Amino acid sequence: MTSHNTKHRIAIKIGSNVLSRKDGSLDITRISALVDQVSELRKQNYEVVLISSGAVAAGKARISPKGKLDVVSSRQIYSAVGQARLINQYIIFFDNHNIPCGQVLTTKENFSTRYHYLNQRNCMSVMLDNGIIPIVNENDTISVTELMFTDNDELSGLVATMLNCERLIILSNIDGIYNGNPSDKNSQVITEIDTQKDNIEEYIQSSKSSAGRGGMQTKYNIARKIAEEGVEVIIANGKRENILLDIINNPNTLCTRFIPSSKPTSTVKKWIAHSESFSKGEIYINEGASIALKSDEVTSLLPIGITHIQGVFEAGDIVTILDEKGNQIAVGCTAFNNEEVEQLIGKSNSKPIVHYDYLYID
Ligand SMILES: Nc1ncnc2c1ncn2[C@@H]1O[C@H](COP(=O)(O)OP(=O)(O)O)[C@@H](O)[C@H]1O
Ligand SMILES: N[C@@H](CCC(=O)OP(=O)(O)O)C(=O)O
Repeated sequence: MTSHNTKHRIAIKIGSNVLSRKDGSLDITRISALVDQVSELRKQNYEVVLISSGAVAAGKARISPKGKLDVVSSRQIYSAVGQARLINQYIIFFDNHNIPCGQVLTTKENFSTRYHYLNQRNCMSVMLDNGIIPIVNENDTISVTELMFTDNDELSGLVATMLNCERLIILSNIDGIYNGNPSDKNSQVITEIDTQKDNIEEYIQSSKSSAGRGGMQTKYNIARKIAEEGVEVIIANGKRENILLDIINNPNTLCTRFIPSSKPTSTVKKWIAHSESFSKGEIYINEGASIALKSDEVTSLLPIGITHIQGVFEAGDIVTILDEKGNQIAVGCTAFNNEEVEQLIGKSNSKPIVHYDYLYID
């Protein structure tokens, strides 16, 4: 049982398959049961942010478009119809517990600059501070292909680190990550993963559930990254009765748990860690600089270690840092624009191009 004095902030991501029945219809009973558990968690001093998929699935179950639609159009109309229906159910069930909840629809672009990121953080923090449960989903009606999140697992990781959650629970339709094909009776759930030691990549199958977008691969990638940023990640079966309360209160609950790193990561570094896709340029560095950045020492990127750069960027933009062979080793926020960096390449006694505080080593 958890202490009833300190507030514990947690993020819970609910996959499409948890919320839909076999015939594709919205599983109202499941939503109601999950809301009951969240309400109970609040009594146990948990602050909860929900990241809920299910808009497209809920829309598909409700409408049949006239004729054949392209992928983007169908996602748009299904999510427009489905998101409204989904949030409506959450409101009805949370109202029964007298808990206010609110809808946060977002896009990857809303995390692209530090300003946007802080704006998103403020929105969700102020909701939590006022006892309101944020129910977050990607805004599928306006997200276009190249600017989409891989899936809501990626979004949930971003939200969990951004809000300094101590735990991220990813609910899917499976008990955790299996050490083989989940349909093979010899496979078992891997109960604990230490990202410093264990690499379980070989067990991840490309298969995914009927309504899922990214499959287990994105869950694994995100869970690793988030655990390394100090957040405990749990992958569990959202279809199981009382799963949320069991995860919190019963250590023997079947699930996969990623052990969080004990090294603290600053909020700026967390933002940078998730901003790789917004990189405006590449900075190539020599072997010495590459060894220095990868070491355990606190090291900033100095111009003396830079061999060449690519791209047009401003001070404050995200840049990717690569070694001589072109392997990415870090992402950072540059202190100079590309023209200034060109002038500084190879010089000693200059200010860092990327300060350690703004550097995320892969
Ligand atoms: N090693 C594995 N262990 C468990 N599930 C796996 C594994 N490899 C692939 N999967 C697949 O990943 C699916 C869960 O991902 P996904 O379909 O995206 O779910 P969600 O909709 O909850 O995000 C499982 O139903 C399973 O088919
Ligand atoms: N934004 C989409 C969710 C897409 C997605 O990531 O789905 P899932 O893999 O089930 O978490 C929706 O609400 O339908």
